[in-house]
Amino acid sequence: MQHSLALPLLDRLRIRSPRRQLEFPLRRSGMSGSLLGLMLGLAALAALAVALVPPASYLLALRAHEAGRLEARAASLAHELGRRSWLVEREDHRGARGILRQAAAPGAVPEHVRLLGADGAVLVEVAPPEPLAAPILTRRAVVPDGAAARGEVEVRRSLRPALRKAGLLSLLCLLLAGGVFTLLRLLPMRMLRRALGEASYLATHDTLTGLSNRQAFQDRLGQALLSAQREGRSVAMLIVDIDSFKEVNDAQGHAAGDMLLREVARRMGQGMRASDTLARIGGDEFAIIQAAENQPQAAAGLARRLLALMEEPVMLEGQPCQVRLSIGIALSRAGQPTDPAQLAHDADMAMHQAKQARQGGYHFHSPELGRKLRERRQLEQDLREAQAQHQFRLAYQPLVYLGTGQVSGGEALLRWHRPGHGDVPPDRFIPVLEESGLIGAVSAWVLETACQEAARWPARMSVAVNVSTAQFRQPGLYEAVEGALRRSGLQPHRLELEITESVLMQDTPETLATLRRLRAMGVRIAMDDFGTGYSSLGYLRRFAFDKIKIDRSFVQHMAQDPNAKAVIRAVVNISQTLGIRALAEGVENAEQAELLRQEGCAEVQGYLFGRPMTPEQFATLHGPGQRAT
Ligand SMILES: Nc1nc2c(ncn2[C@@H]2O[C@@H]3COP(=O)(O)O[C@H]4[C@@H](O)[C@H](n5cnc6c(=O)[nH]c(N)nc65)O[C@@H]4COP(=O)(O)O[C@H]3[C@H]2O)c(=O)[nH]1
Repeated sequence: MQHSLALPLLDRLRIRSPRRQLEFPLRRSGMSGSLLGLMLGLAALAALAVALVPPASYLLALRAHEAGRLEARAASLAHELGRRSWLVEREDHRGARGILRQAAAPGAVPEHVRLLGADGAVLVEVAPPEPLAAPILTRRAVVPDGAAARGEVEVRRSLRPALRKAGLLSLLCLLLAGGVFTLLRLLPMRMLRRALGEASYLATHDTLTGLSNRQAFQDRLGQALLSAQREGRSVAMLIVDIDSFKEVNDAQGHAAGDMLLREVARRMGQGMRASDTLARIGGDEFAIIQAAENQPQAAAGLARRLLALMEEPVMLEGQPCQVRLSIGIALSRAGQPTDPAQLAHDADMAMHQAKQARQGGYHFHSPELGRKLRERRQLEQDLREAQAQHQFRLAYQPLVYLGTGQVSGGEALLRWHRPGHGDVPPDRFIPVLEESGLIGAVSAWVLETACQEAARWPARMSVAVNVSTAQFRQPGLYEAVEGALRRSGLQPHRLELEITESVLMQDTPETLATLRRLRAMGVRIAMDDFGTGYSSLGYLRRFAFDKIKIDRSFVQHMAQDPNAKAVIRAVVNISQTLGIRALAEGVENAEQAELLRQEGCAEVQGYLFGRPMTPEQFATLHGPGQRAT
């Protein structure tokens, strides 16, 4: 996946300062600490309740029960004595004692019973053989004698047996409380620990590949840089981007894309040493920290290992997919403080440089590279202004019938005069337009302008317009062509779209569908730079082209190189067999023109017949029968 340099890795990989690196674990442990404290408190409270509430309520209930029974007992004795009031009156203590003794049932709970006179003096006392053990419950009842009170009966009993039972219950409850506490503490602890473990895994890992994620990578990079600084070593940071991952994702779907990422991650893991850190930091971007001794050789070695590990194609749903990596490497200065954000930025710039080579590989960041990338950013900025300020122009180069010398049409070629720099070749700025996303707007302008211009040319002449891969990736190409034709009134067969092999290399159903719709509209499709790709011939089978443009490299060498001449002959033959027109590009001299004529090539283009020129100059070639010189 390509990223704009205007949005460097710095923004995607927000490197935090060492202080912030410490915050996360602290915050995490702080969070779990307070949660654990709360769980502990709740478990203790529940256990306390289980330990105390049942024995205390039992004790209270038992005491109330005992008090009721004692009251009833005192009242019954007082009633009996009242009924026989003469016993008290005659101070017949023996008789009263008999009543009190008789009342005490044998084998019943030991109790201490006293008859008190009206003055409170003890008249009769029946005490158990052993003194009652504390705590003692006492209840009194008045001995009735009509309206007057003759005295009181006092009954006392020990609460010790009830306490003993409550104690036993307490013991049981304590045991139970222990169980409750353990359960409440351990169970949530275990769940919490598991949840925290999972959360911490998710916070530090990429779930698709199982590698460290950006967050964890940031932390480790900061730590690695600090320890390398202490030890006087250098750290290498590598950023690895999978070329054409987007194409796989678009063409074969996300499941295939995921499979590719997992396989690339697995293979990369094989190239790592235990001390290296590999992380996935973005869609198709991986980053590595290598803390080896012998830099930069170690980093270069690692990059080469990674490239070698990708040589074997990855099988995606039965289809082999050749993976190419672009690797950027930046090194920290040994023993010196390094800003992690700067290192990441440098590695990112180097990765983009590797990507520009367009064949996979690795690239070290260097001050020279930094300068080049700054220049490139400036170029992109200037291109934005160029677009806003209408600085682009079109030049037209004549396409000529070799037999008659008549101009068959013109190829529209984009021109930009960069203020302060002069004319910039399209080969230099078109890739920047493509990478910055400006290509859509600029090529829409090219189409519009070329169609408007060609509509003023004689009806036998057509206009050729280049369409790049990036234009096919953006939606709306068909609509742009259709709109340009409608507004200009140019007939569709007079518009020829030149595409290169790279467009068909994408080979997505959408690309072919767009090409077919354009052709169905009547627009002609030409294959540009034929013969320079790997499988130009193969593409002739996939799509019915109207024209083949033989690359100028063959024309340039045909006079000296029999092979180049043989290729031209073969292509002309094939085109004649398939009923496709063939045009030879880059004809610069009469000898080349003559050789091409002998080979039967019908149409040519090149400096011999006319350089790219202004629309006004091109108009001078229009006259009927007008021949290019
Ligand atoms: N040495 C030599 N060169 C010759 C001769 N005859 C023509 N040329 C050059 O060959 C290029 C032909 O265009 P191309 O192959 O489509 O290659 C084009 C095309 O791929 C791209 N390009 C130009 N305009 C556009 C555009 O509007 N859109 C897109 N997408 N690409 C464009 O830029 C490339 C370069 O364009 P130019 O620099 O204008 O270069 C032009 C032209 O000036 C010759 O006899 N000798």
